[in-house]
Amino acid sequence: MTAPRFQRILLKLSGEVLMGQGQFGIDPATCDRVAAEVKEATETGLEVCMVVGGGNIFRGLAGAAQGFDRASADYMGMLATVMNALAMQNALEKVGVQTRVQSAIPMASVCEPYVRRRAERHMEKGRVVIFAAGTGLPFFTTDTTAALRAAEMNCDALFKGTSVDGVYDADPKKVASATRYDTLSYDRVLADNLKVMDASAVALCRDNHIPIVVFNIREGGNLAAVLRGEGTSTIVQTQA
Ligand SMILES: Nc1ncnc2c1ncn2[C@@H]1O[C@H](COP(=O)(O)OP(=O)(O)OP(=O)(O)O)[C@@H](O)[C@H]1O
Ligand SMILES: O=c1ccn([C@@H]2O[C@H](COP(=O)(O)O)[C@@H](O)[C@H]2O)c(=O)[nH]1
Repeated sequence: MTAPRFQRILLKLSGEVLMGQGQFGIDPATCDRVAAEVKEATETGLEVCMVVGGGNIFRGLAGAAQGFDRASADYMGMLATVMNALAMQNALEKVGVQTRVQSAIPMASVCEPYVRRRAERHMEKGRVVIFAAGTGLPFFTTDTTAALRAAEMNCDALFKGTSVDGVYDADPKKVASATRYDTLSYDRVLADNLKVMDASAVALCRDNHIPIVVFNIREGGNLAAVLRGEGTSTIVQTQA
């Protein structure tokens, strides 16, 4: 892989992607494949931290729709992200990548608590830090967590690895004729209510000048390609 365009990135990994071909839960082969791609990226000298979603296990909104109290359901969703973080930690360490999981909900016997300065030190030492349990607060999402941690860790970009290859003018899973953007502004995403990422995450990135790169991480080799500025993706940034 050639030299990276960025020094430090935050990779947001959709929980849904970790299901692989399944309908629920964690597919170890998918974790291994993503881990190999993250390893390849770190070998270029790129510093990587990660936020993992929980949609493959539990989403608070879906739980609330089934009758759970919303805040309790959101805590369940946050705990789901801890499982995914541990799965990715395991996969990364199997291929020799040093990692630390830091949880926004302290759970001392499972992983470190989130401490920004400590996370910073881990990254300086070349470790991949995986931020678990979202923000630790209900009514938020892991997209917002990703934007928040990207700002806190002074990341050059937020890479959203998901199951679509960019931002479309409508949800491509619902509208077959939807058209993908190569680039667009934060304000356009917000004004057109494009749902690939929630509005608070987009606004946080806009206010902190963090470009968002949305790409399909289900496709092998795509992380390396988008890091090189190739492959298919959408870049959300301030437009000239
Ligand atoms: N305008 C749009 N452009 C692209 N994707 C869109 C758009 N509107 C809605 N989506 C949907 O957004 C989803 C991307 O979010 P993703 O599945 O990564 O969810 P998440 O909440 O970030 O992660 P998780 O899977 O952990 O819940 C895609 O599945 C896609 O169908
Ligand atoms: O800060 C946060 C982050 C997440 N949640 C809950 O976790 C699930 C899973 O996260 P996704 O972003 O949907 O993958 C989410 O649905 C929320 O219920 C949270 O409450 N606070």
